[in-house]
Amino acid sequence: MREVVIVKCGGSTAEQLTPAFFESLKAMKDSGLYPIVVHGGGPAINTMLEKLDIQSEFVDGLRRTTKPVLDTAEMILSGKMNKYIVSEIQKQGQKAVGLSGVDGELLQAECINEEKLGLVGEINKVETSLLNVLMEWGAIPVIAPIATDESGGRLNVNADSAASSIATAMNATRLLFITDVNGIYANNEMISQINEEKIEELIQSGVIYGGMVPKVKAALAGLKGNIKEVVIAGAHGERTTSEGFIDGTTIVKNSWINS
Ligand SMILES: Nc1ncnc2c1ncn2[C@@H]1O[C@H](COP(=O)(O)OP(=O)(O)O)[C@@H](O)[C@H]1O
Ligand SMILES: CC(=O)N[C@@H](CCC(=O)OP(=O)(O)O)C(=O)O
Repeated sequence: MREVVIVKCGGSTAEQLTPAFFESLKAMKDSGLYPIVVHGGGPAINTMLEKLDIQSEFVDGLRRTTKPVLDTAEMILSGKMNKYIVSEIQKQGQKAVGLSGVDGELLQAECINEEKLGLVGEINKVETSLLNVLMEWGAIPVIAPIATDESGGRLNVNADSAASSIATAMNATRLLFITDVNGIYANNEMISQINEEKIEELIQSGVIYGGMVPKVKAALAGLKGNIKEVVIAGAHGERTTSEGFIDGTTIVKNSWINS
């Protein structure tokens, strides 16, 4: 059975992705796994929106997306971020193909709530055969989270939720969120393992806030699929296994631990 690993790379880490991160993708491939990279680009989108003097705001962790905001997000995600990651992987001597959810209708989505969020989508179908073709060719697919809707329009999708939808559709066994912190922290200490109940408690008490909220929600959604393990880790995690996995906070199903 082919083991697919989804590696979501946060926009917060984009400027700081080290050779170690790209080596970890190579290590995954060398050990027979099939990594797929899904990336964000939130901070770079913010910078470009400011430069262009386009207003945007976040509602429940999602960017309210008008048409000019969508055009800017697509320019940064499908252009700058996607090609940066593809070229860095290629520098490692690996094959990589970058695409957004628009290409080959890879990510199909429906608008969540146009009045509240504008052009923001939730994925309802992934064209998995396209990813299979690329992986058969030996490439690491690198995916930007812009999706297409049923009338061929484009929608902005949160990258954490895109990663989780792709993980479920591809029957992935592992989902890894690489971000700018080494894991989930509480009382200045990193939590090594956490379940849904404890996550809810930490959201309620405000210990988990901001961009970490959609991330843990996407992680929990991922656990409902075939996935054995969801990990939130830093690009500079303290320990990387021979298979290329970086240490961080492991999110487990409620029944797996007693807390
Ligand atoms: N309990 C927590 N532990 C660690 N980070 C947290 C926590 N709660 C909120 N955060 C914030 O979440 C951020 C990561 O989310 P985000 O900025 O959206 O990253 P990305 O761009 O990688 O998706 C961290 O930089 C931190 O500020
Ligand atoms: C709808 C929505 O919020 N889309 C995100 C897509 C990029 C993203 O998710 O990037 P990070 O992983 O860096 O957060 C946005 O426009 O910022």
